[in-house]
Order: sequence, then C-alpha cells, then structure tokens
Amino acid sequence: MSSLEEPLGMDKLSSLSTNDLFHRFSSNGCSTSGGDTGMGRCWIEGNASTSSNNDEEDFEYAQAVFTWRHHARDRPQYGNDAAYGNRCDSRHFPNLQQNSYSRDVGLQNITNKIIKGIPKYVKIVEVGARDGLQNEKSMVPTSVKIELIKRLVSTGLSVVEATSFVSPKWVPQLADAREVTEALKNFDSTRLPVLVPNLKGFEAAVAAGAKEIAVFASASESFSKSNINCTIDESFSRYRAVVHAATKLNIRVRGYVSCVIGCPVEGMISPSKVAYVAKELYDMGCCEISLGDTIGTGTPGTVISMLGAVMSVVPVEKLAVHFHDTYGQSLPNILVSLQMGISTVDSSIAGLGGFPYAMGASGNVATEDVVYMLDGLSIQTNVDLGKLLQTGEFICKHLGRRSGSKAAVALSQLITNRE
Ligand SMILES: CC(C)(COP(=O)([O-])OP(=O)([O-])OC[C@H]1O[C@@H](n2cnc3c(N)ncnc32)[C@H](O)[C@@H]1OP(=O)([O-])[O-])[C@@H](O)C(=O)NCCC(=O)NCCSC(=O)C[C@@](C)(O)CC(=O)[O-]
Repeated sequence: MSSLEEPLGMDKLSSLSTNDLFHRFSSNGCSTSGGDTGMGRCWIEGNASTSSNNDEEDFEYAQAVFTWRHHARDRPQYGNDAAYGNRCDSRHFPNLQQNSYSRDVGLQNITNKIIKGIPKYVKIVEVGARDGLQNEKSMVPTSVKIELIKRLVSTGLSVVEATSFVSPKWVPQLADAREVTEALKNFDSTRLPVLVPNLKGFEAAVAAGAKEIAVFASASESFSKSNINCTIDESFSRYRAVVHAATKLNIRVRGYVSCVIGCPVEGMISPSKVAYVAKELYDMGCCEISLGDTIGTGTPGTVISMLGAVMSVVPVEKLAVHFHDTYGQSLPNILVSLQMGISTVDSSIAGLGGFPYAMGASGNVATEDVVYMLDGLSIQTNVDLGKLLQTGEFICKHLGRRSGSKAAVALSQLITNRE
C-alpha cells in the first residue's frame, strides 16, 4: 500500500512535520513499496530515466516540486481580516518557509524542465455566477449574486462573468440579469462580461451598463438547436450582427464553443468541426475563443487532438479552455492545455455549474482547485486562494450544498487540524 493509500488519520495530521507532509505529497510518497510504477516524478515527461534511489535527493526534489505554500508574487492586498486568507497563508506553515529563497530559485527551473513550455501566468475567467448559478435548482436572490461577484472580485480575479441576458423562459435563474449588471456597472478594476444570445440580449446588456459580452455557439448541431434554438450557421448570422454592434461601441466580445469533445446527443465531436466553429467566431471579431467541454467527457488525449486542430486556425494566445468535471478529468485536461500553450482557463467557484440540457454533466472545474494546482506549479494567477475558499463557502451556504472543490475540502481539513 502506498503512503497515499493509507488513511491519513486527521487526528495525526497536526503532529506531522513539514518533512512528513512533503514526503506524503511528493512523488516518492506516491510510489508503491514495490518501486516506481511510472506515477513518480517523470509522469508528465513520460521518461523515467531520472529516477533516483537517493532518498536525500528525492526529498530535495519533492521540496522543490511539491511546495505547499503561496509563492511570493505581486498580489493585490485586501486587508488582513479574511479568516481563510490568513489561515492558508504560509505563515501558518512556518517550516515551509525554510530555504524558501533557494526553493523559489530552483522551483521554476525544475518545473520548466518537467513540464515544458507551461506559461508563467494564467488568466482565470471565473464563470460561477453565470455558468454555475444558471443551473442551480434554487433561485439565488439578486443581492446574494451581487455579493458573490463582489467577493470574487476581491480575490484578485481579473475576469468574473456576471450573468446572461438570455430568455428568462429558458433560464429563469438569471432573470435578474439587468439588476445584477446595473448594480456592478461602476466596477472598473475587474472585467465583468455577460452572455448574450442575440441582438435583443446585447441591447439589454448595454442598457444595463455591461462593458463586455460573450456569445455562445456550439460544435454540435443538435446541441445548438436545443440550447439556442437555431442551427450553427444561423447562430453565426446572429452573432455577426452582435459583434458588429459591439465593435461600434468598442465592446469586447468573447466567443464560446460548446461540446468541443462530446455532445449528449451526437456523441463524439470531430476536432475539425470544433476548429471550423472556433475560426468562424474568431474571424467575425471575437477576441477570445473559449473551448467548452460541456459534458466533461474530454481526456488529455482527446483534448490534445482538439486543441491541435483549433490551434491550426486560431492563434493559441486567443484561446481559453472551459472544462466541466463530470468524470474528474478537468485538472489533467487543464495541465495538457497549459503544456500546449493555453494560458486562459475558465473555472467556477466551488465547482458550481453543469448544464441544464446535458444529462450527466456536472459542475465546472472549481476555481479553488485550479488555483491550488497552478500555485503548486509556481504559475502565477494573482488570485488569493484563501479568499476563494471563503467565497466558495459563502455561496455554498446560500445554496445549502457542499462545495465541489476538492482542494477546499482538503485544505480546510488540514488547516482545521493544524490549529
Ligand atoms: C436564444 C433564445 C433567446 C432563443 O429563444 P427562442 O424561443 O427561439 O426565441 P424567440 O426569438 O422566438 O423569442 C422567444 C421569446 O424570448 C424572448 N427573447 C428572445 N431573446 C431574448 C433575450 N436575449 N433576452 C430575453 N428575452 C429574449 C422573446 O422576446 C420572446 O418573448 P415572448 O414574445 O415569448 O414573450 C433562447 O433559446 C435562449 O435564451 N437560450 C439561452 C439558453 C442558455 O442560456 N443556455 C446556457 C448557456 S451556457 C452554454 O451555452 C455553454 C457554455 C457557454 O457555458 C460553455 C460550456 O459549458 O460548454
């Protein structure tokens, strides 16, 4: 049994030393007693030739790669009263700060060696208030939505999708789009885009004070019809009119492509179809194309094929990935996307979301989990994980449900037991 398979024993956690923690969460800690089975240090590079039998060397490696702390970064300060914000701070793991300088210097090099070409900074597009709440059974009061968005902004997120100007008959959960947008129209520090399906939605969004919008097409014909009641080509005509109107007002337009891997009706979607839709949106003037694995059936292999096709027609710096975590593949899918040069990732606070028309789909990948993973790779996000955890707790309390974030659960248990 590997050390990770052994029950952690929360009662023992507070007595674990930093070395124990590093060891437990290191590649060495993952290996089975029978030796390295390939899940160790080289799993991403796919080359086990650097395996070492030297415990000391392995420990240093683990310290460098699996640091458990926030790395020094230019992050906005928001006061010091956030309980989680402070509890997650490296001050609460003082031993982890030993040799922090040498770890900082070494970390990026080692990470770069193992995970080639990953970006140094990742922009996170938070979609919980829109993609998350649009699928909640309970209606969230407008004041709670506004508070949620303000809290998300305070975490340092630079883009927080706020709501959708769609038909309230189709998505009653977001029927208060006007009120939400009006309440936030003076927020200048953070971009707060809203979804629009047609000119009617665009006009309503602009009237409410929206400064940025997103249109949403699909790579699946069936999904397009069930989601926006038109064919893919008809959606292009609608969106051309929207982009044209937006451009005149200097309003930035993001374009979504849904079902980039699979469709609940049609099954697998071919990468060339995704590339076709992405290129159409890009050519009509969308300045960023978000590729949505709407039902979460993607795996690293299928994501690589899909991205390869799209990247041959749209510049990689204009692409974002949007994974739903239905089958637990989101984080590996994000990792391969980063390796392919993507540096914009969509995610949803507490993993809220899912899709009303897609059976079996579950929440988006949780923003907490994305930040936690990126932090461990020393990739900057400028997002405060502690504040994110608090924000996830805030909205889950209102929804009367548990967070879908695995990092939130793991960290809160570890921190509680440490105190
Ligand atoms: C596109 C429509 C409106 C067509 O809906 P329709 O019924 O075909 O449209 P219509 O033009 O016949 O209009 C019907 C009624 O809706 C009204 N209407 C028409 N447009 C609007 C509007 N903008 N705002 C408010 N009301 C609107 C219109 O005025 C009329 O009202 P009535 O006369 O019956 O009282 C409808 O199908 C719709 O709203 N669909 C949106 C569905 C939706 O929001 N789905 C979730 C989006 S998330 C997504 O796509 C995936 C993504 C982006 O998250 C990425 C991923 O996860 O992969």
